[in-house]
This record gives sequence, C-alpha cells and structure tokens, in this order.
Amino acid sequence: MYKVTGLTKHMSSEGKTILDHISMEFGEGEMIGIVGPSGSGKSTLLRCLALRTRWNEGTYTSQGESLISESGRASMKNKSQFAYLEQNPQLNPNKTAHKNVLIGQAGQTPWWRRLTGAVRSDDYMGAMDELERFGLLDKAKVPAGKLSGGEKQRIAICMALVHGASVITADEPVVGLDPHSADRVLQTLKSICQEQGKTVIAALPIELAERWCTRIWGVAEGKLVLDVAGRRLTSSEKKLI
Ligand SMILES: Nc1ncnc2c1ncn2[C@@H]1O[C@H](COP(=O)(O)OP(=O)(O)OP(=O)(O)O)[C@@H](O)[C@H]1O
Repeated sequence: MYKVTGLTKHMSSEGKTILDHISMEFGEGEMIGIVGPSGSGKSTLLRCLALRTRWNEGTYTSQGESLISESGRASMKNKSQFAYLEQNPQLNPNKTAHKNVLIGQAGQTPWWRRLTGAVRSDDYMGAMDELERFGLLDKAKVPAGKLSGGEKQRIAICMALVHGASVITADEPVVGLDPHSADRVLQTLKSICQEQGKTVIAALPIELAERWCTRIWGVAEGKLVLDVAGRRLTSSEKKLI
C-alpha cells in the first residue's frame, strides 16, 4: 500500500502552488484515472508520484517505508519502482524495439546502462518474453522510429515491466492515437493490473477513465476534489472538475 500525505508542490521560479496538500492511498492491482481541466496539475501529480520531481512538502510511504528524503528527493532504488510514461514515449528511434526495452527508461535504469546498452543474457530473454506477451514479438527487430504511436506506447510499457516497475504512471498515454490503437494500449495497461497486480495511474479524458479504470481521481486547481470507484461520473461530480 502506498500512502501520500500533504503532497505540496510549488513552481520553482515564482513559488506558485501547483499541488496543494494532496493526500491519498493506493494499492496493488488498481487502475486509476486522473481527470481534470488543463493546467489543474495532473502531469505534476503524476511526476511527483513517480518520484520524477522533488516534493516541497508531504510524506510518501510504501508499506510504511519512506520513499523520499527530508529534502523531498528520492533515491535511484526508490525511483526504479516507478515508471513514468510520457505522451510521446522517449525511445531511441535508431535502436530496435528490443534494444530499447533492454536499455530502459531514464530515471528507472542507471545512466551507464543506458549509455553502454550493457545487458545480461537473462535480461535479453526477459525482454523477448515481455514483447511476446504483448503481441510485439514481430516488432522486436524493428527500429523504434518505424513503429506506430500505439506500438511505441506498448514498447514503453514493456520497458517499465522489464526494469521492475511496480507502479506505472502515464501522462495521457493515448492522446493522438486512433480508437483501435488507444484500446490496445489501455487493454495492455488493464491486463498488467489484473494479471500481474501492477498499479497503473494515468491522466485520461473522463470518458476513457470511466470505461477503463477501477478508480477515478479528480484534480482541480491543484487539489484532489474527487476520489471514487471507476464508473460513470454523475453530473454533480463532473461539476467539481
Ligand atoms: N516547469 C514548470 N514551470 C512553470 N509552471 C509550470 C511548470 N510545470 C507546470 N507548471 C504550471 O503548473 C500548473 C499545472 O500544470 P500541469 O502540467 O501539471 O497541468 P495538467 O493538468 O497536466 O495540464 P494539461 O492537461 O494541459 O497537460 C499549470 O498552471 C502550469 O502552467
């Protein structure tokens, strides 16, 4: 179980508050959709939960153990529990899908490994197994630059799993994808929650969060204003966000 208490984030330059005393708990197997208007703080919340940015205030624990230091920063070991998927996955376009999965993402794998591409042989097969599981084996030797947007996003999910992430955070992972590709990405995320007990937290449009998520968080002006089970939101709930 992960527990967040009083998460507060200020903009470094002007000191404006972007996230304001957010508290919540979440656990294994949950697929959580974050909804809210543009500029409400969804991306910043995801980056804080994935330990990709410093917290100004608040505590963050996993099974009672603190994930951040007093200065609000996290160790590489704690960061590696979390993956952060961007709208446009940051893959190396010249390396194959398989090599990208092996090298891993910034913040989750050590810099020397990303630079040298050094891998162990069991990692090599682990990455192939993961690609096969998600129906991407035929893309293993294709340069990432030649993959579709949905395939890149699914490769990014494979990367996260191969490198041991327990929590996958995703910032609008299906924006710009056609409905079929978007469904495949969301189905992949849902299956890793249901079959592997991973936790997925994704910023999504309301209708996709209602359709795919087991829980919905609403964010407005940096505050958590809604925390409900995944279902159609009522009109009064929608008014909060
Ligand atoms: N690095 C930054 N420097 C300055 N302001 C920032 C920075 N990052 C975020 N902000 C501000 O913080 C607020 C929240 O931004 P954030 O990107 O988290 O919102 P969002 O809900 O994800 O928006 P969108 O849906 O448009 O992506 C906005 O007012 C934004 O302008």
